[in-house]
Amino acid sequence: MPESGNTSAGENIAAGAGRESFGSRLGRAMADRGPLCVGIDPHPALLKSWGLDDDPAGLRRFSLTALEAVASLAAAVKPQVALYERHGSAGMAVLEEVLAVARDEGVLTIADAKRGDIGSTMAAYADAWLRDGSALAADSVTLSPYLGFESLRPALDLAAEHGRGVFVLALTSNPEGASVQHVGGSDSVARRIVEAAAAENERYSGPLGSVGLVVGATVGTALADLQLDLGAVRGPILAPGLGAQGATPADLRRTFGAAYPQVLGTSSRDILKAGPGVPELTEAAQRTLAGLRSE
Ligand SMILES: O=C(O)c1cc(=O)[nH]c(=O)n1[C@@H]1O[C@H](COP(=O)(O)O)[C@@H](O)[C@H]1O
Repeated sequence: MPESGNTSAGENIAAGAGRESFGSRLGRAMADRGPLCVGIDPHPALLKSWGLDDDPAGLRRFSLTALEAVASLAAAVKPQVALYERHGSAGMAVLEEVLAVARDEGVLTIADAKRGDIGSTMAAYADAWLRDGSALAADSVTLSPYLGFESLRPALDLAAEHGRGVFVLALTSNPEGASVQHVGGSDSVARRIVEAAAAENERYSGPLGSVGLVVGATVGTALADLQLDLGAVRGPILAPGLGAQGATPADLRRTFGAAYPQVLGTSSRDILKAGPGVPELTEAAQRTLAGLRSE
């Protein structure tokens, strides 16, 4: 059971809590299954192409079909929260079910919520996504650090206490991201995030800490240009941008170089467009996984 009480960076909370950390669980899943996360993004256009209505019943059928197809082969699945939120409370109930089914199926979850707020509000977001017993509890959640990395403290600490993890945006896959994240050149905004994540992972033992970063598969030479060393982070790197945003597995290897073993490639639309058939979805995910594994 998790320990309660305040925590601070530097403590080995994962070990202290007597439960396996998220970083360790994800590392094991990546070693066993390979470095693929499948995004579950029920876009209206995809629902339509699957012959489903853009309503909570369609959303549920879409999500559970995608899960059925990939739960035994992906290291993680990443439901995109916005696409559940747009259906209101019924959509969020579907998301709760998706997270519960993924847990039962034994696949790790990354709730793609991109939360970030002042600390007191952040504590409520952490409570929603990272607390044992919360209806929306996932294995990890994506966070936005643009109110300051330290504003994420409640989520960093609750994740550590409960054996869960976070992925903090560092270099996003969209072209507009550079206008904020590259500012500062060799002392860039992105560098501050990378260094803060590295410091945070010192509280974890083992090869991978539980504080991951998001770095797009599409960022090209940005890591070299900004002189960023992702190996020093000792955390998982979630890399979106494969397929629908134009990046290939070969781009991923080129972009991340020596840090590639930490990289969890994630693809949503490029796999989901193969539906609604479960075998076709499984095959599309297997194809992406094979690309990520090949030398
Ligand atoms: O945090 C994310 O997952 C994320 C960060 C980022 O920099 N870029 C990015 O595309 N994403 C998410 O990853 C998914 C990408 O979807 P596809 O482009 O369809 O593979 C979407 O749910 C995005 O919100």
